[in-house]
Formats: sequence, structure tokens, C-alpha cells
Amino acid sequence: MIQFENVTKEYDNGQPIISNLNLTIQEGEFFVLIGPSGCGKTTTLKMMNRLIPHTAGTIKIHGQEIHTYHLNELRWNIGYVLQQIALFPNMTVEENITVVPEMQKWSKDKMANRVTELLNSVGLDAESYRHRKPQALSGGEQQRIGVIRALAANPDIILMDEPFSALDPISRKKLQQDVLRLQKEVKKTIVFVTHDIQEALYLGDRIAIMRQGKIEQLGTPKEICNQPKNDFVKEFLGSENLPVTAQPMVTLLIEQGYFDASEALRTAPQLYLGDSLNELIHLLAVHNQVAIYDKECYLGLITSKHYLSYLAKELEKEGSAHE
Ligand SMILES: Nc1ncnc2c1ncn2[C@@H]1O[C@H](COP(=O)(O)OP(=O)(O)OP(=O)(O)O)[C@@H](O)[C@H]1O
Repeated sequence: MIQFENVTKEYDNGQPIISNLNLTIQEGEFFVLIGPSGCGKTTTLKMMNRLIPHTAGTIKIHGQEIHTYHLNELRWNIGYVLQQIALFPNMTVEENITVVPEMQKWSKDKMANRVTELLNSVGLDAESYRHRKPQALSGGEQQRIGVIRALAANPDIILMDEPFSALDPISRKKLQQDVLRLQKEVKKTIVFVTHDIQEALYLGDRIAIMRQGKIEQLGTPKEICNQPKNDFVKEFLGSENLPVTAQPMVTLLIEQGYFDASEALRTAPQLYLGDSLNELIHLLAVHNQVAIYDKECYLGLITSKHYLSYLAKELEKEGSAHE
């Protein structure tokens, strides 16, 4: 658990960058910090591992004030993934991943096994990747290594500062899925900074929307979308030109029985509730069925027949309403 109690951060000019921040992040939670540029997201993140010292208030991790931890102990227990791919260029993938285990004096065998396990967990073949240098990897692969490097020494908490913002949309989606799956498997607390509201809604168990060093709204994706607390939050959601997600339509289809909870065909494309409605329609135009997921949890399948039957019923209802 990470707790901020009345935390303030000021630089030399005395202007508070973060003012009286109160926040509790639960163990195992995927917590997203989002807000406009300069609102204090990175500052909030870096105060957790003491990369930036706070000016007033208390920050506790597992109930213990962060200043009472030995700095190495604190940092080793908190993985950190940055936007800029910060792999050491002269080191191999294996050496990059084992920087912290090396400092903790793990045995060679234990480190080698860990590297194999981690590379496999993000779909990279361990034997063909472990000896490569970072320049022999694509941007998406480098960022994957950045993520598993943060997991290497098995920290409880991972901080991620816009880790996927430099990636193309396909690599980004794939990495988002990997991170969600990894988090579920290894039950880490993840604090994730992003500018992208779609990414926040897709990944976050809870989202804090920040403005000028304060939290404007804190809630689940559903709470934030359904009950934006003020005009700023509404504008923030709206300003990103949010495409309509598939979730409301999928909910309707499930409620009205146009849905099948049995296993989808292995060839069926996957659709997540946070994906756009457009994507669902496009997939159904090409495939007979689509496998529906809520995050990484499989819900069931929707067929093109389900969707067309639903539309036919709606048109019928509309027709009779006009008679
Ligand atoms: N060393 C510093 N001295 C003075 N002000 C600083 C310093 N570092 C950051 N700031 C200011 O603190 C504010 C918050 O910065 P921070 O990097 O936390 O914002 P952010 O929300 O992460 O922004 P972005 O999304 O653009 O990365 C900004 O106005 C920034 O100019």
C-alpha cells in the first residue's frame, strides 16, 4: 500500500507543484495518474521512490515512512519504467535485465533462469534474444525489455512513466495487454502515468485525474465516465475525442441474450471492452465471431448473427413506435 498524507512539493521559488495531496493506492492495484502537461504526475511518481524529495507531509509504503527505508532497499523494492527506452547500449539484453539482481548478488544460475522466464513471459524467445544488444531490437522489443527489467528482482511496486507513448499503436496495444496479464499473474502494485485517456480507461483499476498539483477526481473508469465530477473532468474526457467504446453495446447484447458464453474458436479475433465500437463492427463484418474480453478475462463470444438479430429487433421496435 502507498499512502500520501498532506504531501506538498515546492521548488525554490516557493510555488507548490503538489499541494496537500492525499492518496491511498492499494496493494495489487493498477493505479493511473493522468492530467494535462505540467500538472505534477511525474513529480508524484518520483516522490514515491525518493527521486524527488517532498517538501511536507508523509509518504508511506507498506505503512512505513519512505525516509526510514535505506535508499537501496526502497529502490530495489520499486521497479521503474521510463518513457525513453533507457537500456544500457553496451550491455546485452540479459545484462540489462539483471542489473538489480546483480547488485543483490543473485547466483549466476538464478539470474539466467529469471531472464529466461521473463523473456518468455513477454513472448520473446529467450535464447535468440538474451545475447543481443539493444540496438538489435525494435522499439517495442526494447520497451518490453524495459518492463521486464523493472520486474527482474521481483519488486512489490512498479512505477511506469508514460512507458508506451513512443510506440506505434499496435506495439502499444500489445504491451498494454502484456502488462495487464503480467500484473494479474504476479500481483504487483502498478502506478502508471499517461496522457492518454483511452490507455487510462483500459488499464486502470482506478484513475486519478490531476490538475495543477491536485486531484480533481479519483475513481474507477466507470465512475469517471459515468459521473465526471466537474467541467474540467468532462472537458478532459471530451477533449481527447474519445471514440465510443464497445462496452455499452456489448453490455446490451449480453443483457438481451445476443451472446454466447461458450469458448470462442481459436481463430476468432479478440475484442476488449475498452476497444471502440467501430472495431467491433469492423471485426463482425469480416469474422463470424469475436471473442470478448474484460481486461484479460474472457467473457464469451458475439457472432455476426447476434449483432444483426439485435439490430433487426431494434429496427422492428422503432418501426412499430412510428406506426
Ligand atoms: N526542478 C524543477 N524546478 C522547478 N520546477 C520544476 C522542476 N521540475 C519540474 N518542475 C515543474 O513542476 C511542474 C510539474 O512537473 P511534472 O513533470 O511533474 O508534470 P507532468 O504532469 O508529469 O507533466 P508532463 O505530462 O508534461 O510530463 C511543471 O510545471 C514543471 O515545470
